[in-house]
Amino acid sequence: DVSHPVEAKQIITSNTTNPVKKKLPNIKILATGGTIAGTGSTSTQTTGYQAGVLTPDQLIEAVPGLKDVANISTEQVANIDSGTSNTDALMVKLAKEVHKALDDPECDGVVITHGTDTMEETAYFLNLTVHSDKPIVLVGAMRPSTSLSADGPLNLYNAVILAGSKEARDKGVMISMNGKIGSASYTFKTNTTDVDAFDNPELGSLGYIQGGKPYFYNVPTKKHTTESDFDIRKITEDNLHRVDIVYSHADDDRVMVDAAVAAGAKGIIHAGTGNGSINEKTLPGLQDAVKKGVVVVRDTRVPEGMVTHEQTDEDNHFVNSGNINPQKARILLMLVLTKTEDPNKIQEYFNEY
Ligand SMILES: NC(=O)C[C@H](N)C(=O)O
Repeated sequence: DVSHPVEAKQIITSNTTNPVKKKLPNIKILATGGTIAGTGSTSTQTTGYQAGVLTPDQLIEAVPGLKDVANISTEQVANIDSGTSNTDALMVKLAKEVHKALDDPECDGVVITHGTDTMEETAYFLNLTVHSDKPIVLVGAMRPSTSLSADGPLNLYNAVILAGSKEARDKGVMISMNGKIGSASYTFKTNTTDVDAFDNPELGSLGYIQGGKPYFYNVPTKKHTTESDFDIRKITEDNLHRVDIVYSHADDDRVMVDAAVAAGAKGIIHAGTGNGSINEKTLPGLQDAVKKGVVVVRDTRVPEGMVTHEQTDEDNHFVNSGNINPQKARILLMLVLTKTEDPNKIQEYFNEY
């Protein structure tokens, strides 16, 4: 067009640099701290560094290309080391923030940056209380941001891609670490320091993220998010009762159980040996706890396999945990106790989640 040479040039330029302009997903990053936001004093310091230092904007700046895959908005919900400072109150606050973010019709998914130490607990809490089929992804790092080969930037890039993908819808809350997509129902921390620190060795992952694309191979079969009986809009931190975990060992006795009851626990998760075995010296403590109205869940300290139902559970009014580990069982029991104290009904929840 001779009469509009400048306009014509602009159209051609924009078409060449951006041939097919794709609509980018809108992703909200809720930052809570952890090693992904941590800093050390040298590039070789990979332990003893400070977690929860960087702001969300600093996290994003470290990821080249992130702005090309999503429109990002951020919010700092906390900036803590999740191993030393995570609380049930913070999980409640975070779940309400996630719900608020996803209620916005413009928001396509949420990424939560989180310390890895208690990531599986926060993930499971969100999985059971946030009602949305939009992707909710937790991500962290095993090396601080200042470290050689820091894993945070690529983990964050993958998490944003996952949260913005259609395939990730209605998969429940996910943990995205080291190129793997884990379900909050199954995944737990399996290594203290390796970058490959999250897995469920027996049940596996939902899939992988490779070359900026998610690939799903499994779906979670346990109840989560949209079909959950628990709803963060109806839960406050004051609704949650104290639930303690008591870890068993050879020559165990009832001292720790009695301590939990004395501390006011409404529930005890017994991390027993093997298939949820209880030491004969501990058993009377747990039976007395039940008589005082405490709910006892028979779980295991063994990372794989499930704790199966036994006739003695009915006689003792104990609940068997199924496949979830003690730290996830604590979250589930806290939520279930907002609904019922009847061990038979509680057993049904433990069978479903
Ligand atoms: N890798 C990590 O994020 C560990 C850290 N202590 C945390 O959970 O906050």
